[in-house]
Amino acid sequence: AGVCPSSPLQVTNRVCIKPDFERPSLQKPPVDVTTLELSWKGPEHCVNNTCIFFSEHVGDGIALLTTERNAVIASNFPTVAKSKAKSLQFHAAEIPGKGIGIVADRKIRKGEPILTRTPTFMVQTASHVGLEPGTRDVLYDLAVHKLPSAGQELFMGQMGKDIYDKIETNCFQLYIDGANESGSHIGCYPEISRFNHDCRPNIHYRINNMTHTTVAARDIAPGEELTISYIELMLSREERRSRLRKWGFECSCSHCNVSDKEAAESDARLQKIAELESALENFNETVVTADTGAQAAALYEMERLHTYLGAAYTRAALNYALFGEEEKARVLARAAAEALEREFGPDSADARAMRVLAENPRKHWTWGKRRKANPTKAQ
Ligand SMILES: C[S@@+](CC[C@H](N)C(=O)[O-])C[C@H]1O[C@@H](n2cnc3c(N)ncnc32)[C@H](O)[C@@H]1O
Repeated sequence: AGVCPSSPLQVTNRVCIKPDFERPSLQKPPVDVTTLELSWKGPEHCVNNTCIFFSEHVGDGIALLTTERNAVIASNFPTVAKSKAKSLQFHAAEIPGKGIGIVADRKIRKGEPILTRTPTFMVQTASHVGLEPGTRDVLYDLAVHKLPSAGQELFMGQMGKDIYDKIETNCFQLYIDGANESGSHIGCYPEISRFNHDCRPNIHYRINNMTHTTVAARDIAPGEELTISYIELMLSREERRSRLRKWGFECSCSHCNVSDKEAAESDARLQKIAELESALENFNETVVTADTGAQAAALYEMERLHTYLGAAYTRAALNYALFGEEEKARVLARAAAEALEREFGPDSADARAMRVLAENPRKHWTWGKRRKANPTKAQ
């Protein structure tokens, strides 16, 4: 039980698609459209309400297996241009213990965009999970053959023994219709599929509408591997290993390969972060001082959890504001805004909120609230 289909151990109907944890839905409500965009074709080969829709003019070509309503929404999303190999700052290479991965050709600076891609293949989650396997595999084969040859080659080049397995091993959960469950899909981005997992990743990813964007979370040296995380990272080494085994592999990232002593120290730091954050949330908690949020943020930095710094700096900035520490609130709010922009993009509402705080902490709704509640901790 609980073992993903990609695992050699057991086949279940549990979907194991990145990420394996809840992310806030970033999707805007669906655009008000009623017809398939002109360059798209379909519906074809319908089974119940699930049909194939496709277009040669989106990215390297795109094939969808979904309902007509979802296809209409997806076909009207903004798309990105085809791959421009020359502008890439990395190459694919064999990584010991991980198969193929992505390696930087030059120094990549924190915040630099890496890739922006539309999916080559997308299937409604309900169909992926619910269709009878024989029917599903026939539809998958027909859908992939709707792709132009470059798209087919990219898709079939992904790791996995058949199309179903490739989807399970490589693809991402995304929502194209707000929080509506019928809008849940699995999107495959064959170039992104080469990003291996690391428990201390250096790349952020986000999916807006159906566009997948990767951004450097920190400076990356030439020759360094570019990595994302497939799982929640506030977990002990044992818990992380156990989750990744459900993906069918033993994690060989450098953070999992540290000595037992170092792993115990890292686990203890995560535990300490959890304690500090729980105290920050509780207004009756008297151990909290103005610096508690910043202490937690420093532990995130020590842990090299660069992809989590946006939220950590936000908590630290808000806590300084709550204690009426103007300059520190400003500095942390600026750091939070920059980190959140890297994570969620320049239009991020969270980043905007931090810029407002940085502008004038004294006018922020949090100003001095905790100092008043707990005056002895205000100094
Ligand atoms: C999305 S693919 C990544 C690209 C893949 N390495 C390839 O050759 O195409 C995911 C698979 O890569 C391997 N992998 C990714 N991260 C790994 C890690 N940290 N340790 C070991 N294997 C890893 C596993 O086999 C996993 O199922």
